[in-house]
Amino acid sequence: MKKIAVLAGDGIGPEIMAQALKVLTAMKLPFEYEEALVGGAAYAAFGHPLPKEVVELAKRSDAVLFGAVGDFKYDTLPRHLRPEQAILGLRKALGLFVNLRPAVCFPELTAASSLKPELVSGLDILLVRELTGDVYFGQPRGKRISPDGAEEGFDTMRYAVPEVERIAHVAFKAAMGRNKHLVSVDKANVLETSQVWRDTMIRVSKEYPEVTLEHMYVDNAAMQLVKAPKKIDVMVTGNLFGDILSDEAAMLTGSIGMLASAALNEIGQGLFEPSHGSAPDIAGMNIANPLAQILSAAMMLRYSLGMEEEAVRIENAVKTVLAQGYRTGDIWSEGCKKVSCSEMGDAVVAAL
Ligand SMILES: NC(=O)C1=CN([C@@H]2O[C@H](COP(=O)(O)OP(=O)(O)OC[C@H]3O[C@@H](n4cnc5c(N)ncnc54)[C@H](O)[C@@H]3O)[C@@H](O)[C@H]2O)C=CC1
Ligand SMILES: CC(C)CC(=O)C(=O)O
Ligand SMILES: [Mg+2]
Repeated sequence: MKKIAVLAGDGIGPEIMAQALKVLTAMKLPFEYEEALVGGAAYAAFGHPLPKEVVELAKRSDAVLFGAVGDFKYDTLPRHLRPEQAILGLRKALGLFVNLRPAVCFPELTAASSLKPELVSGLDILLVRELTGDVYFGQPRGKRISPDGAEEGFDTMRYAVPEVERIAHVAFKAAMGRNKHLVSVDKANVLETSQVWRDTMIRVSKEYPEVTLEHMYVDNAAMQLVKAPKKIDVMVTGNLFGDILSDEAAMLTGSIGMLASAALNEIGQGLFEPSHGSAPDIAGMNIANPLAQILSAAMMLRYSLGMEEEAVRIENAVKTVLAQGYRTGDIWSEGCKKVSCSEMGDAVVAAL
């Protein structure tokens, strides 16, 4: 019996998680689910966004299915108590340095994309984001008084060569299994951290002579993603740039509510979550798109549990409901059937 830690979190987290669990339960998989509070919900109940019992639960589970955390009402808390520390803390505690964010535009959703259909039809980008380094984790950070007496905030952007090497190998291997073209995104024209990133990518590329390595500055990458996204196959980048570019890539697929993700460590343990946040603006309304959460459950079956066939079964069910015309509000277009979050979950179960 595999153990799955279920951490729904805040905002729309519990609504979309309920749909993913509905799908997994309908498949009668040999799983034991253990739910726990994280984020704002855990702070409200226990005074901490990531109680140590939750870290222990995540560590002893075969996989973690995560919803989303965050609520603007907690924005004034000291940083270490804010809901977002739950997801950052889990990534660090489990060593989840790989973040796979596939941006795939299903043919039925080309009309929902913010770009012209011909630019996105057939789009299939794999964004490989480094997840435990960079300015999100660099020390020192904090507030201080500058030499001229002004209060200032500061963070440290940093990457050590071994951190870049291990994500580079993941990206090159992914490129080997796809079109053998890897775009590495940095800001090496300005940042020393990015120069280390670029030099390391070039060195590692020698071990993958079949892969063409292309470097792109992040500002240009942001532009190319909306100018000619289909020219990109696998894109590798650091934590900060990957966070931003994956939200941009999400919109090419129709909605951020479509973008699943897998966060993996060296030993194949994983945390699976939609790429979006807790969407407080639509929380509690049963209108959120649960497909990114459901597709994250499929990634969990594939990457952490070795259940490729079952993963494909979920992905095919999602394709079926889209072909049947079911759409939540974020991906709705003329002529389609608008459904709620829970109705979308029901439709996926029916299509399994
Ligand atoms: N991994 C995580 O848990 C993440 C948490 N956050 C947190 O989430 C909170 C809200 O952040 P925002 O910047 O507003 O980002 P967000 O991703 O939560 O929402 C951005 C926009 O996308 C929409 N949206 C997001 N997911 C959707 C879905 N499944 N279906 C339909 N529409 C959807 C929202 O309604 C909103 O208009 C903040 O506290 C933030 O820190 C943000 C990103 C990741
Ligand atoms: C809330 C942040 C910690 C993370 C984020 O935006 C993301 O991973 O996409
Ligand atoms: Mg983000």
